[in-house]
Amino acid sequence: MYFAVISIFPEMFTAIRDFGITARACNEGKVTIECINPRDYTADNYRRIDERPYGGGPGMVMMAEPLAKAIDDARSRAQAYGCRIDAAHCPVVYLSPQGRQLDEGGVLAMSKYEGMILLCGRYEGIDERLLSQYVDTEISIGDYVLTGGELPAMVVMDSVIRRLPEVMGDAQSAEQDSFVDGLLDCPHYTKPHVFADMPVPEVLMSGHHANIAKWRFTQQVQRTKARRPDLWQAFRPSAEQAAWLKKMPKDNDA
Ligand SMILES: Nc1nonc1C(=O)NC1CCNCC1
Repeated sequence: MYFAVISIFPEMFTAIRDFGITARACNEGKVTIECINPRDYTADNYRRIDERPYGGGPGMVMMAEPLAKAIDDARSRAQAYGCRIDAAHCPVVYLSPQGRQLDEGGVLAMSKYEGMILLCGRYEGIDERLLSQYVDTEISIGDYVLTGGELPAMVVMDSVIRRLPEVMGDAQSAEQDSFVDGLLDCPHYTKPHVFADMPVPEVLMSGHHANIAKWRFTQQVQRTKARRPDLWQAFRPSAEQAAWLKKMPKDNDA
């Protein structure tokens, strides 16, 4: 999968290109992340990419022209990578609080793209004419305001790369799809067997995989009901999960 990020701070993206699962995916050629700096598409000596807002007011606004040229170049690069350059296969995505809130369903949908061009804003924002002409969709990582779109872009790339079948591996992604989507995660334990006088739950030491799966699902249900009743209301169990839910004590019923 191809990612182009348009940002005046390309150095920030070492955080996902150089560490962990995302770095391994890049090194194995499963993912490509290219950083494109709009300053490279300016004509003046100051490499200017922002100006005062028309109509007055605080702060600066990112100008349309350098971003338009950067997006055009990103599209050429995506095409050279093999992407079909349209909204259905390689959308231009603007990270902004005005966008659709990122969730697991959206991450799964984005993992089907051939590529994505991620536009990272700074300052007060980007000239509206660039957004209306070039942006296919806006995504928000939450209802709060950051200093830049780079961290949201990395959140999107990290979550999408993690969902790519060739990255997660079939077993893990199968587990991810059948038991985790829509519920909070279960507790996890590792060595030592006893920590602070607290032993690992016996069922996890039993080697009985069916009982372990049922225990983990029960934990997910309890946590989701307690912490995220909104997710619990939206949860649609599989046939197997519905059968397990029927056998759970009353306080665990749907
Ligand atoms: N929340 C957000 N989800 O995506 N982007 C977000 C964000 O706060 N962007 C900043 C908004 C102000 N200008 C600089 C970028």
